[in-house]
Amino acid sequence: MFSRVLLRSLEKIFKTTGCTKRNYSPKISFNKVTDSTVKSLRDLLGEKKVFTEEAVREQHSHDESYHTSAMPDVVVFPDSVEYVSKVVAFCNTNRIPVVPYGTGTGLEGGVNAVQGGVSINMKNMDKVVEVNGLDFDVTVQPGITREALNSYCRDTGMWFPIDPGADCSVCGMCATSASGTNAVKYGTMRENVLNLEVVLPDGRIIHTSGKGRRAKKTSAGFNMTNLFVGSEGTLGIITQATVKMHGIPEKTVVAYCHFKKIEDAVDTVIQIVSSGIPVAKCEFLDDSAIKAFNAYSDYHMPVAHSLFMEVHGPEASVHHLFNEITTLCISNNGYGFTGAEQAEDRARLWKARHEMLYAVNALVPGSKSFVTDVCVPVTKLTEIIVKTKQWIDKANIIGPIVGHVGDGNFHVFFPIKPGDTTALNTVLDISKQMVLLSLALNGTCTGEHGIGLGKRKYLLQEVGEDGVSAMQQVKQALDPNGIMNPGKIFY
Ligand SMILES: Cc1cc2c(cc1C)N(C[C@H](O)[C@H](O)[C@H](O)COP(=O)(O)OP(=O)(O)OC[C@H]1O[C@@H](n3cnc4c(N)ncnc43)[C@H](O)[C@@H]1O)c1[nH]c(=O)[nH]c(=O)c1N2
Ligand SMILES: CCCCCCC(=O)C(=O)O
Ligand SMILES: [Mn+2]
Repeated sequence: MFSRVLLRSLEKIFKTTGCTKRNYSPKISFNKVTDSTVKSLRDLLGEKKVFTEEAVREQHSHDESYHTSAMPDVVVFPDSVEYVSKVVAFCNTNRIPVVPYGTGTGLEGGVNAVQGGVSINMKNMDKVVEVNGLDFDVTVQPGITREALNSYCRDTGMWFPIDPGADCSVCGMCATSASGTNAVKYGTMRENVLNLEVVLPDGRIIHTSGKGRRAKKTSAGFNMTNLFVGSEGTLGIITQATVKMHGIPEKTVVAYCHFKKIEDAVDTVIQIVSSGIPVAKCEFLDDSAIKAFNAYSDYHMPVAHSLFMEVHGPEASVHHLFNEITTLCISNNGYGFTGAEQAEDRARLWKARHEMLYAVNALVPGSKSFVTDVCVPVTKLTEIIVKTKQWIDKANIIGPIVGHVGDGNFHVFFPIKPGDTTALNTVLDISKQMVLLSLALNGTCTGEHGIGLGKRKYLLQEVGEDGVSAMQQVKQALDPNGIMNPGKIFY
């Protein structure tokens, strides 16, 4: 049923655009990178910022996902926006693909240079440009990582809470609209970016909210900032970001609790969120995830579906929230409710949560995990998680379920041995079922990892034919030569 609707929509698009079935974007042909291209880049940037060595290209050919690597022809390391602008303008004139590279921790093949070209690594632009403590905002260069930003700001009493686990670049996070564990209270990158400096494909440098502006709200024209948040390097290169900061909470308490029935655990989340309890983190780990977690991180939790939660705020309110959460967990048959206030205990728990990937991979030595990412309205969460668990059990494969359930967002980690195509096909099938169910429940095919390469096939179904063609018109207007990260988001 779904696939027939999808096919009909695709056929319509092919008819109106004259594109092929495999590629519903007009086919763009790029020029090859030659010795003379490399020489020109060296003339622009200097000898030491341009690399063609295989080891460097290989490192820039993939992210942390399962997608097949694809090497750029050359990798450059600019150290100023002017250099970025010169390189991009040069590539535009010469019809050469440009692939922005942050720290390569993405999970949908965003940095893989599927058409070759120039990979632009932002790591040499990693400074804090401005700190406005009283306004709770900072302006940073693209390559600074979120942990480096937090270390820099520690003494200001502010922190940047968006936490995807990996220590990725702040502008890579803008580009993927990253989120993670704290989004349920602090929002995702979409809610936390005030202004971006962007190098457009023709080399122009724009400030999406106007140069230097950092007002908390604006009604001045289109929201260009959020056009670039989540654009995955397909519209331009983000060379500076002004982001919101938050006060370091006076008090932080974590709690975890276990459930025999998966429905009880997820229903508790729905009740916590719908009763307006402002949890800062609300993570679900199913029994299989807890098994991996215990083995890898030396915890001894009951092997049961579990919630890990955190509350932030002034002392009195934190204790009040903690009591409310305890009551809800217990009323849904939760057991083993445990709280922790000490910074070391909290850090140990969240470190172990963030290491789930490695914990799951350790279950199947030599494996690499395929990770899914869907997000539904919170009230639909029980239905989709229960169904997902049934699909995993029926397929008789290992697939721990882990999620930022306070937002309705969850993942399955499937450890797969290289070359095990049977397992990969089973996993691809479950992943597809999850996406289709998520869409049917008015959710999305990706809550936080982006479209990249792996979710392109679902975009049409998610936003519709006119939605995709409007996105493509924006792309065409800003990047008429299609040089920016070709092959991502759209086919
Ligand atoms: C162990 C682990 C755990 C997680 C995650 C990864 C890993 C390895 N992630 C995914 C990842 O950390 C996230 O997508 C980051 O935002 C990627 O940032 P990088 O700097 O690594 O971008 P990376 O270099 O991987 O690039 C990602 C995309 O952004 C583009 N890009 C990068 N820098 C750009 C710039 N300056 N301008 C324009 N485009 C640019 C690239 O072209 C690419 O398309 C995640 N994510 C999440 O949201 N929630 C989570 O819970 C997790 N958890
Ligand atoms: C390479 C797989 C990394 C998995 C991280 C998934 C994730 O988003 C999480 O919350 O954990
Ligand atoms: Mn996640």
